[in-house]
Amino acid sequence: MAFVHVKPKSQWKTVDISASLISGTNFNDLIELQELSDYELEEIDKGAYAEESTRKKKSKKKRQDQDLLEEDCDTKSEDHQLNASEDEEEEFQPELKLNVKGAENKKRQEKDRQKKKKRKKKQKKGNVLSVDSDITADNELSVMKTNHEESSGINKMKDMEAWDGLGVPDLVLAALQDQGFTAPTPIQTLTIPHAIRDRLDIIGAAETGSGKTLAFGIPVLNHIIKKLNLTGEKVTRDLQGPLALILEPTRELAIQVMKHLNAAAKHLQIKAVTVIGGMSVQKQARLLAHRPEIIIATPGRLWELIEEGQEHLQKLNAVEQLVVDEADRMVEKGHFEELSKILALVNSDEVKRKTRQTYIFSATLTMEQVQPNRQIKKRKVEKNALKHKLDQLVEQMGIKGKPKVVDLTRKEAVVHTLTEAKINCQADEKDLYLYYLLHQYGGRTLVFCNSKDCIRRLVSIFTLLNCNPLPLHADMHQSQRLKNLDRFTEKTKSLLLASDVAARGLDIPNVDHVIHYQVPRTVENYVHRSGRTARASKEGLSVILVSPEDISNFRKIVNHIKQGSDLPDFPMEIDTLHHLKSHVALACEIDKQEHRLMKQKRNKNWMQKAAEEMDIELDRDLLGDDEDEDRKENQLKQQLKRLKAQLQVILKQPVLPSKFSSRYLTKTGHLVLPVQNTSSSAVADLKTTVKKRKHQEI
Ligand SMILES: Nc1ncnc2c1ncn2[C@@H]1O[C@H](COP(=O)(O)OP(=O)(O)OP(=O)(O)O)[C@@H](O)[C@H]1O
Repeated sequence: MAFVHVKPKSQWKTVDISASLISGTNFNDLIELQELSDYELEEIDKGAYAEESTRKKKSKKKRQDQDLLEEDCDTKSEDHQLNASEDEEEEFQPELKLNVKGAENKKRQEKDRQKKKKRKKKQKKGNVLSVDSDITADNELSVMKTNHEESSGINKMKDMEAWDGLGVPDLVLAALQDQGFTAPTPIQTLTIPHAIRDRLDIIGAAETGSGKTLAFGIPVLNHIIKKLNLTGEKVTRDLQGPLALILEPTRELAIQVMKHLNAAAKHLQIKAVTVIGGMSVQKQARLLAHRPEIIIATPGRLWELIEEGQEHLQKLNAVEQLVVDEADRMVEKGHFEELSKILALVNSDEVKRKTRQTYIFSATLTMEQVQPNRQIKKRKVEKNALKHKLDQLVEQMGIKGKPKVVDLTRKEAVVHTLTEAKINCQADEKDLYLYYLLHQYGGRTLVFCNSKDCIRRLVSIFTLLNCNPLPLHADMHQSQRLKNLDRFTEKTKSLLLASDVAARGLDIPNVDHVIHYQVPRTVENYVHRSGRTARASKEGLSVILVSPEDISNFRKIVNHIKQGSDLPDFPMEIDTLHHLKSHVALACEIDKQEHRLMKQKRNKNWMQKAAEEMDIELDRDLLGDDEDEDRKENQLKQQLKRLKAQLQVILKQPVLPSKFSSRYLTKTGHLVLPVQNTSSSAVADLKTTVKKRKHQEI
């Protein structure tokens, strides 16, 4: 039999075919027809064909093996493999090539199914730590090695040398490598070996975004790994309660810490459960029934479930790893009472307490406490109450002997990649300045307010200004809080209006700007709020809006953080600011009227409801003439509609820089509008201005 090879002498060309030609046929999946009009048929000898065929089979097999090794292979590489096999088939195609989508899809689906099956099989083999595992230290090592070789390639761990000597277990190291964490952060370097090797209690303070979660997370995971392996037989943890308890001040933070730990424990079977308010108690009780090794909790809900007698939580005194994160916040009002009770329960077994390892962490742990103005007088009475509470906490946590204290906080308290600035303005100008910043600079902006009312007002105004604000405060339903956080994270240009519930610990990727719409009440809050940007060595900007009423609080912050030297003024384009004034003024007017309308409605409804409940008839004068009222309400609604339409028209008009003249027409007679410089960054603008100002001073 002769073997021929089609050697193209021209390009494959698409053939135009009428839809009617293929309608009613089985060519539903046909997407294109191509022809090759000029080609040569080359005869090839059987031996060479057989050789070629074997080579291809081998390479296909090799690729399949490769698929097996690449557990988490990404779509890109899958695409590449699919393309490769297409090329292969192309060589032996006849003159007409049909690109049949359905066949391709089927092929892809079949391949995916095979891959999934193989991956599942491999995962079963690869999970070295399971609740019922009988793995000894020796065979764990060998399984780990295989696992490592298979999943990451034998040489890949070489990039992780910076972690050498810290005692991080290999399976955790592999997970860190997957996340691209090739080197430990300073707080991790200085705490992990003392926790793992020396089994010391740790008190750690380091700037925001410096990786404190893994500084305690890795030793906690290490302890659990060792504990399970050392047992070497079916683990009887059912009777012992959780192995680790991590206490967090906010629900979001607890969820985030769980995500971080899950990512670090992705090659292990360690169960972590969050016990937090705002979520279903029943669901949490169900999860606790699975007896997780790690519990990450906010004190309120944890205490509630303890009091309800939840079985797994009755063994809290057997906890072997105890973490109080954001410790200085935990000792504040609202948490301390429940925290004290929880700690008393945890420490109720003196023998277990002695072998327990304890971690206390925060970015502002060692910061001298500065009280807000109204508390200064009180401070004389309860002198340094917070410091006292912190000492009390250290005592209550049952810290034994000498803990390892690592304090990496800078004198400035904020991270060095953070650029700070201020805007001096009147209280009623803050909306305008905030709008200016949002208008001029894209990116992800997190705005902090001191009260929920302030957030509600800003949500209304900035929705009218098409800024799509997302609120986040303690009065919101928990699921909505989490949804808004997700939405804020999903988009590259987004706006979150938050209370201090979002100030601590939240690790939202790439927040470009933090704006303090209201000056925070404490220096610590300023540090934590600002710390939501400029995380993990990235740059970030914090701008604080200061009105005359804020001056004294602002001074306190600056004196503490900048040792008296002032923050630079954020540079503004006055013409642009002037132009934006009308937008904000109109939005504020609409908001005011909407608010009035709503209040009227609420009052009326309330009076009617109260009258119904008391079974009395209300005087018409009290409710106002119904017809007259309705007419006024309709008028107001119409007016609001008009104002909103007017605002939308204004918002569509371009904001032109001062030097722009509409007299310059292009050849086509159309006015060319200058392109707004969206690429300029707020940090860059500020740095340039500061440099210029310094130059002028010289
Ligand atoms: N070794 C590392 N290499 C690279 N990135 C890391 C490393 N360790 C942690 N990170 C990342 O750095 C970011 C900040 O870490 P983390 O949230 O633990 O900071 P933090 O110090 O607890 O901050 P805060 O005081 O605000 O709570 C996270 O996105 C985390 O995944």
